[in-house]
Amino acid sequence: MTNLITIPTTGDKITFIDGKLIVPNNPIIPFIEGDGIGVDVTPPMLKVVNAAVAKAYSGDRKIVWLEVYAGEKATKMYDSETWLPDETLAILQEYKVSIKGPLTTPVGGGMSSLNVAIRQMLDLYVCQRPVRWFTGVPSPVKRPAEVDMVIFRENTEDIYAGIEFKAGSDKAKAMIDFLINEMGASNIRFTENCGIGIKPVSKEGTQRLVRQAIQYAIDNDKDSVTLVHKGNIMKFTEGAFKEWGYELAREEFGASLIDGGPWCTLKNPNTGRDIIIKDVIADSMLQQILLRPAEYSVIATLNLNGDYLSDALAAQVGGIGIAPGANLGDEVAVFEATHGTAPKYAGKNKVNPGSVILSAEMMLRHMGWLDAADLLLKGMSGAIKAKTVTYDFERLMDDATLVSCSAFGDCIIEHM
Ligand SMILES: NC(=O)C1=CN([C@@H]2O[C@H](COP(=O)(O)OP(=O)(O)OC[C@H]3O[C@@H](n4cnc5c(N)ncnc54)[C@H](OP(=O)(O)O)[C@@H]3O)[C@@H](O)[C@H]2O)C=CC1
Ligand SMILES: O=C(O)CCC(=O)C(=O)O
Ligand SMILES: [Mg+2]
Repeated sequence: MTNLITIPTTGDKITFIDGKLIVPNNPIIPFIEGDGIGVDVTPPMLKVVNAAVAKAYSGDRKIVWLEVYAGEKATKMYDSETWLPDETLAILQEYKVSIKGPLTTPVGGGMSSLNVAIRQMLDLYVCQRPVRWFTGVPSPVKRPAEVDMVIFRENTEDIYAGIEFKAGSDKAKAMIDFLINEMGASNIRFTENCGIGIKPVSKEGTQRLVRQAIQYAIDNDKDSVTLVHKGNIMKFTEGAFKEWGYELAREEFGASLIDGGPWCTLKNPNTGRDIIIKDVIADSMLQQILLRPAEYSVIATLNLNGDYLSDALAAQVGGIGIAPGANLGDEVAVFEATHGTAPKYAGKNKVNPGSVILSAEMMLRHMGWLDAADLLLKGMSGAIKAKTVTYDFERLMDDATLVSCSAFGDCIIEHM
């Protein structure tokens, strides 16, 4: 395949040595602009991050950005079939920390989603999505400040893995024959025109995710980790997720049962405070987050539940226009907005760039550049308090000033 990516002649690689991320003062950080509103939100993100870094470190530190291609832009640059070039994946792997805009999934292509493909190919098994309220953000609920949760969504398995067979295809027919004749399945309601989806959920995949969630609760002094699942119906996938999660809490973190279990508790080794490990069934969780959000802190869940929960929770604190996220593996991290490509707004300089900007804030924190991350947050809070906001907030706020996507980025910089 053609190589179209130009590696900068300045800057140094971020490396991972002896379990630690080593970040030079001039790190090369790859970014994918993204499809749809990617052209709108990514340039302000780069500008805001550069401004925060310049202000925090007075020129001693500077990011050297490296554009890499995926999605529609890749099909224009390489060829119409190339949505995810090999060199893009290789660079995301090699440079350790990167950030991306939203990507469209090719219709009828060989993969269920480019985003899912990136997560699977780089084994970014944690999708971490913090949800908190910024003072002044319009919300549909009465007490948005009570929402302060961090979702740990398993990012490589579940029905999201993309193992599906189209109704009527030879493969679907073969699967149905196999299920009926070899596996004794008697509950496929209509066998003729029936699509099949497979939901892999493993002990290893579950426990590495739950391990990160509990470790996060320890490191950040959180008081609970909630396993969210639909184990009453899907016993050997979602139910097993719950069991394996509890087992890990007991066996690796020394949690002890509360009143005979299955809830259990462990002492935070850093603070001595209790961390409760509990579980909630997924449908019930969707009402709990609305009615009793203060009772939840860290959430560990499967891929599809996490997808639903993260958009629902984002809505409670102002919408997916400001909901950030990170895809994390053991060495590699790719930060990305929670929202998609919002095609109807593409190129209109209208949408909220807050989601990818707050994803960049997570990235700066991941790199240990805390002063720059704090400045970025200060700028975001300041712009919102001043009521200079994009259409999504302006339509719900009294006396707000409507600004464009790029102008909101500039407002953040003014308030740093
Ligand atoms: N990680 C990724 O790259 C993701 C990619 N996708 C892909 O994106 C495409 C479109 O998906 P769709 O379901 O429409 O979801 P989107 O998230 O793209 O958009 C849904 C709605 O959310 C609101 N919204 C989204 N982004 C913003 C923003 N930055 N600022 C303000 N409001 C925003 C808009 O609401 P309103 O109309 O009320 O203004 C928009 O119409 C699909 O191909 C999907 O697969 C989806 C999710 C994640
Ligand atoms: O990859 C996609 O198209 C959708 C992914 C998604 O909705 C998410 O990760 O939240
Ligand atoms: Mg989603």
